[in-house]
Amino acid sequence: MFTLTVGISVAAVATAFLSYIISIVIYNLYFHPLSRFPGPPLWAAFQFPFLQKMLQGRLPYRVKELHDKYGSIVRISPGELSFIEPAAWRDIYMNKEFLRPPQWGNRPPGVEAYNLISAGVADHARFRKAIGAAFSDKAIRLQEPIINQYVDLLIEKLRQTVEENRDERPTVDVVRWLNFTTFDVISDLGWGESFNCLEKQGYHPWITVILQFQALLVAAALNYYPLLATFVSYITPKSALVGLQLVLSTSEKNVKIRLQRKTNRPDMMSYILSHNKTSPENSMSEAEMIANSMAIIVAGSETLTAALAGTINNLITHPKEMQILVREIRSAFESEEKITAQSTKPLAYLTAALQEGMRLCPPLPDNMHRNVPKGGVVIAGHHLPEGITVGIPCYAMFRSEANFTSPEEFIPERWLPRDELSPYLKDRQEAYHPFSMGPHGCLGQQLAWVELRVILARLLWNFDIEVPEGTKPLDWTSQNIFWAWDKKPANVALSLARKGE
Ligand code: HEM
Repeated sequence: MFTLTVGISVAAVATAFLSYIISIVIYNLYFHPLSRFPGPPLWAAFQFPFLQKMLQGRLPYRVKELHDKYGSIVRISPGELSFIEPAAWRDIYMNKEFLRPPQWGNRPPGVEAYNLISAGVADHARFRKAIGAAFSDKAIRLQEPIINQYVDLLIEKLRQTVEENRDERPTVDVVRWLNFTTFDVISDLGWGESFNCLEKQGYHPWITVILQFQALLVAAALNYYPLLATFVSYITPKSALVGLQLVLSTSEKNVKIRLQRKTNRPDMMSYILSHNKTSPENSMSEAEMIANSMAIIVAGSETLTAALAGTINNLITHPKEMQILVREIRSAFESEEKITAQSTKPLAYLTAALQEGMRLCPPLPDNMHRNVPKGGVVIAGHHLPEGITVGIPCYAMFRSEANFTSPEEFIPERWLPRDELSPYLKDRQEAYHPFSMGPHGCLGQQLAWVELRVILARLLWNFDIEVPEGTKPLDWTSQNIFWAWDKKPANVALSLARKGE
């Protein structure tokens, strides 16, 4: 009798659960406000196919395939649309009311203060005001000697490596060397305290932890199931958070040391402190400085490494384009000292090669998720209700045949001035915003361009860079994407630049 009652109860619970799932599926497929948009039915019915691809590091690739199949607007989960229609850039990212969905704007455990990424509208505007001056043209001019100090060191160390191995052309992993450089620059500009990776030729533990973007995605995936997220946070042992603790304590220590130091160095802290003095009503607290400096150091390092490594990886497999670029750089200057932020700006092919590198290897390739604000909006001509998630995936947007001619090929020429005979006249350049735009657009864009141009120009001034003999270059798209590229080593053969080229 008892067994029968238990059996009936289990069957009743199972039936209720099944009916609940079926009703959700029917709602999502036929009655949801997004049901009129195309996309794979399984993705429209459930969240898990999206999360599964995301956790496998293959989401941006799959989203591109879905755009190829379904068109410029695709429903990639029950509540989310992905756009590769250029008009969507302005409609989504120029509106300050569009915030990141809560799943993506979370603060790590133990962090109370918000940063630029997680803040609401008012705090975000306050942070941009407090930090903005540190990224102005004037500030960047003052910061150039600090940047140069690390580019000098990069070149010196690479020269040493080449000279010590004169007989066999040494192979170096450019990802590693570029990471050393970009992290050294931004830690010095951010905290006044460099990680000294170039000097030590190794990563600081802070970097090793922070580059584990896969963990960030696991946290975001859990956030789609709040009950599960609470359960996991409850059972997570303290030992699993040791790395995070190290990151937080190092960041706190560095900010505190910098705050005690009396200096006029044009680093970011100087600008924030001067803002705090002149606008005490909008000032930034110490906890906010720590949270924001961490965000800036991550945002301003591995993005640059991706852009530079992606461009170099394409150049070594395109000897003609490499030769044009090398000629442009080596004929433009009398000496290496003349290679500066200002003097590299007019080098059209240098800028074009970097743009094309970032088109094929956008440093942030994934969907940049935003929630539609109160009252709903029109995006690319479609009226959408509040609360749904929308976003543009740079990887799919920049490699779409609808937006670019021969989208899978590396063609810097498409970014040079075009006449009416240009085969790239039909490129929709308005589709291309690797730094995004609007209130949450990249704060470090000017600084990024200085580092991109100066580092690439000085590398090619000093070295011939080629595919190592008997090896295949890195297949860039074999890499997983966990929000950013999960970069594999990108090995190149280095030799001192041959004169006359
Ligand atoms: C090639 C290099 C870079 C690329 C392609 C890039 C791209 C981007 C993109 C696409 C966003 C918007 C992300 C989103 O909305 O989810 C962003 C935001 C941001 N970037 Fe960059 N970035 C680069 C370098 C830098 C550098 C050098 C810095 C600073 C030193 C920096 C600081 C930031 C910050 C602070 C944000 C957040 C802005 C906000 O939410 O208000 N980035 N970047």
